Amino acid sequence: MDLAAGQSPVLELRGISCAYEPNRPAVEQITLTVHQGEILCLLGPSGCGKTTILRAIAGFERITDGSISLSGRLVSSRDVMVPTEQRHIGMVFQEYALFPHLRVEKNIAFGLSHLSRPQQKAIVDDLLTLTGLRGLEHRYPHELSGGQQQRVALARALALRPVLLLLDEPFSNLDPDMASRMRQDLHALLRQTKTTAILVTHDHDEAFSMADRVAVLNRGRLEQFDTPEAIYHVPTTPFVADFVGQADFISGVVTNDVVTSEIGEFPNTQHLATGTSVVVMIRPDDIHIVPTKGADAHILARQFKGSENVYTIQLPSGQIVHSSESSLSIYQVGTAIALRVVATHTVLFPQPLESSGKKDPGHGNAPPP
Ligand SMILES: Nc1ncnc2c1ncn2[C@@H]1O[C@H](COP(=O)(O)OP(=O)(O)OP(=O)(O)O)[C@@H](O)[C@H]1O
Repeated sequence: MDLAAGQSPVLELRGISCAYEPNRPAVEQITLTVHQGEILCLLGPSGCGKTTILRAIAGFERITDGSISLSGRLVSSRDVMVPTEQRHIGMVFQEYALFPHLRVEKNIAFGLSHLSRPQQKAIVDDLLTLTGLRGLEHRYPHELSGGQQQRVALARALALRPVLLLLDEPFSNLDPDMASRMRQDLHALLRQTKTTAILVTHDHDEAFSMADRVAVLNRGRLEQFDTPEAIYHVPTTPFVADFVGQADFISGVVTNDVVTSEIGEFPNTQHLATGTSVVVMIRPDDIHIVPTKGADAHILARQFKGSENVYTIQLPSGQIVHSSESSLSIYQVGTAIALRVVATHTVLFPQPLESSGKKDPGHGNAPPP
């Protein structure tokens, strides 16, 4: 679905920077747009600047450079700072920040005092149904589960019909099952209400399942801004490749317009000159194993993950790669194997690989320098 076609953006960030201390920017030169009805995820490791960007959009944080426009109106620049209450933004945080002394229906109606009682009731009724809270309207927050409290926080934010809804790690206080259900429900609710939303998360699965587009951040900078599929299959930096899923990096060299590596040949997608040293990024789902007597590669370990087995494989050079097989494909550690590489996209990076600031040092597998 091309949500952007023919529409001006609801939100436009142009080269924004923010600093909490002089000359130490927390985020730098961020440019991105969000269109009507679109769900954007800001994804990145702790401290990369996700919350700072959200706070700048909400008008809690000044920007030191660039501009922020909402529905075509300039709301932040070095000289302009439109107050939060004039931005018509809804917010849902990790802590649901409900009013403990107010029942569910009053919490939802909290910002609606400018409307008549019947108008308030109509909106609250609608939202109770939409968020699945019907029957709980007379309870106090402490009489609700975490998931139900989060729904009240959502309903309260949506009651004001914000032009943009900001969600800061909204599922982080929920257990995994509840978080997964809430993700699906939230996605359906945002679509149903045609709400434009920005969701902050450090969980790539969450970003992929929720977002139309994902902005991957690293150390205050935007590394890639694209669809979830492009971010996963065609990452533009080693950091993104490694942060959004398991990735192995295999040395190769361009010869006769193909990249030759220890696990086979790949297209020279970047048209690099013969002799250029590169690194090929491979995902476990690109590699399949075929037990083969006398083969040089062998299985070092198997990790059962329920729906798949992830095998750690050692190549003759000592390089480690990973292969994802079905949950029923079980091979013993030590089995000699041949590799079948079926990469739908070839992703090449310059050699040597730049430092990727990995989230987990044991996670990927960079080649030796
Ligand atoms: N009030 C503050 N004063 C000084 N530095 C701050 C302040 N808030 C955040 N920072 C710094 O700004 C940078 C970005 O922080 P931010 O909270 O935006 O990151 P984040 O990606 O949201 O992290 P997390 O996922 O841990 O919430 C970090 O280096 C952080 O230490």
